[in-house]
Amino acid sequence: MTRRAFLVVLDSVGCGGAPDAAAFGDAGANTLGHIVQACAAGRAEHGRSGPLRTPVLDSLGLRGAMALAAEGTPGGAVLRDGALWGCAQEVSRGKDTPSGHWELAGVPVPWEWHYFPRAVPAFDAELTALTARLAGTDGILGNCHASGTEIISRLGAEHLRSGWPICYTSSDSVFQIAAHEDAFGLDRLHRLCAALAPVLHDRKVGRVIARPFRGDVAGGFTRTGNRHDYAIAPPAPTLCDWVQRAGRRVDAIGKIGDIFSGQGIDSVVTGGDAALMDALKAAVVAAPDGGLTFVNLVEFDSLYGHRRDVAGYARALESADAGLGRVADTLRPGDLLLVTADHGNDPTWPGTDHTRERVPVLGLRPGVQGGPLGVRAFVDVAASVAAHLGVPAQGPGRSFL
Ligand SMILES: O=P(O)(O)O[C@H]1O[C@H](CO)[C@@H](O)[C@H]1O
Ligand SMILES: [Mn+2]
Ligand SMILES: [Mn+2]
Repeated sequence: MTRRAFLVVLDSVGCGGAPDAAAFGDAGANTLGHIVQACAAGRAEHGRSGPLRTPVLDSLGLRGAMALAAEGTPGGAVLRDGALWGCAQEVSRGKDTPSGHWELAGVPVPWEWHYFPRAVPAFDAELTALTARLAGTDGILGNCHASGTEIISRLGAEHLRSGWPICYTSSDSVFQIAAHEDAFGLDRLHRLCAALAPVLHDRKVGRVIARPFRGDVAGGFTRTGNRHDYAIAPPAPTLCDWVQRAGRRVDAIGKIGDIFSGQGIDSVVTGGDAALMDALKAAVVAAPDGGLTFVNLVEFDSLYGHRRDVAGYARALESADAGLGRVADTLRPGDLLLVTADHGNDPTWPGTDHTRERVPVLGLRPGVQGGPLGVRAFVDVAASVAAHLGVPAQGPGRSFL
């Protein structure tokens, strides 16, 4: 029998209940729980209507996972044969994408990330001067915590006038640079970020992110798809390396390549979530025996969670659910599908940042007995994928299979 694994991270689709949420100012945050409530109360009607409809995720045990994570009431969905459901909680100190993914891939983050203070200026004089020098400008704009869409509408005009890059951060360990693709130059922005990355990585800043945008004062400014993350490399070999070193293929779909700095990855497909879901459907048909397909769908987070758009988030969940239905129906005996998340981003929560939450862990193995997984560690996801594929696991995880 062939053995393949499909690991799908729904970026930011948390389910509340993290025991350490209060330490992050997130006690009570619950991305899925609050979206379900808002839909049921008719508060998420924009472009959709009624209760949140996720029949496929429900058939994998989503409602049970939500109840387990945040002590809610389990829904009455009929589970598919072979469904595995539970939730997981993170130990890394960051509620960011790299921390979540590395830990899901078996490697908790051993260091404290550097975060920039919620002050103006957010960046010290040395970093500010270095950025301006590398950009070839007399200064930088922003220098604060901000939401990326808000800051380009606020400072886009000044950026076009002065040519200075717009630098900002968030509650994540990130240094983000927004610049106009034509006026500043896309290549120049990417080179600037690449030059700054090693300096910031030395300071344990997780990512330098290029945030190109286009547009003008009259029509407004919009970010383009040419975002690029310059991420610090994981501190130890991850699931991707374990699988690759065992001579197997690791195919990345979405941001996975960036998140793991390309380590342990054989191929990368990027694009919007709809295209990525198509790539996943194609992978379920074509992935080789023994291989891992590792997927990140980011739009829940980037388009809806950070923008606090509840209806948009609900629509994205409903559309991913439909795609996952095709995937689940196409799986073959010997396949493992795992669907999980890297952190929360509750669209009903104050602010625009991620939220510390437990995440659902939903699995499907056609033809194999399923059941509840309980509350697991993030690292158990990696251990389980490794066990399924029959490759040696490293690190602290325990397989739940
Ligand atoms: O508001 P935007 O620019 O989307 O930034 C968000 O995206 C960053 C990286 O994914 C996060 O740290 C968050 O701040
Ligand atoms: Mn994320
Ligand atoms: Mn995010």
